[in-house]
Amino acid sequence: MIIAPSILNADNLHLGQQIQEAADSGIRRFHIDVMDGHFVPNLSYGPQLVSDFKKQFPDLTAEVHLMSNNLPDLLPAFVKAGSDFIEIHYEADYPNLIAHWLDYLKENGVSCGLVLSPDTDIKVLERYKDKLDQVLLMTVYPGFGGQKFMEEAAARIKAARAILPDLPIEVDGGINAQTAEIAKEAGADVFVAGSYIFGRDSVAKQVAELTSILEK
Ligand SMILES: O=C(CO)[C@H](O)[C@H](O)COP(=O)(O)O
Ligand SMILES: [Fe+2]
Repeated sequence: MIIAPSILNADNLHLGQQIQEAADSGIRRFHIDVMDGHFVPNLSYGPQLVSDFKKQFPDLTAEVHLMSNNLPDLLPAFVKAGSDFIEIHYEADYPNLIAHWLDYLKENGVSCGLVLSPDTDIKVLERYKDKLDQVLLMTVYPGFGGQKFMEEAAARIKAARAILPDLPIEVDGGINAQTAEIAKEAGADVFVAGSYIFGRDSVAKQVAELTSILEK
């Protein structure tokens, strides 16, 4: 079980301190939500944040969740910035180019993931299963932190697990102590949590709480 906190809801002016606090509590992977103001109606980080992250925390994993259609420009930039994982949306490009971009990431030594938004048919995973290091199932509509976990997510996780018995399945959106347990039971093993980790008083306390639930 892996917890990958999303820094989207962290305090931007104290980001390094908050990442350090989570790392001191055992976190090794951070989820960086890249939003382009077009594929989703919100704007967030660019490649500079990833290179700053890797410079300050070379031993921690930078996982980029790329919410953009502009793969030709942004993928090389995020590869160059030192991303360890890059996850692209199935919905973000013409389907016949997805395989090409997954291969491009592999050739450049970056682990790759395919992201499925809530309305996308889980069966599309059949086509890409041999190319993927991980799958990311959105449990909210992409664009904003702090949304509610969608009830139908459990059935989608089970369907993905049936197609991908051995691949890490990550869930993203509305993960908290209760919903993490639902997602885990359904077959998820990587958990993105944003507002639950960074939106409350103590990062250490939130990490400890989620860790103990997932270790049960
Ligand atoms: O991809 C995302 C939104 O598009 C975020 O990773 C996600 O929403 C995390 O935030 P929270 O845990 O607060 O829901
Ligand atoms: Fe995300």
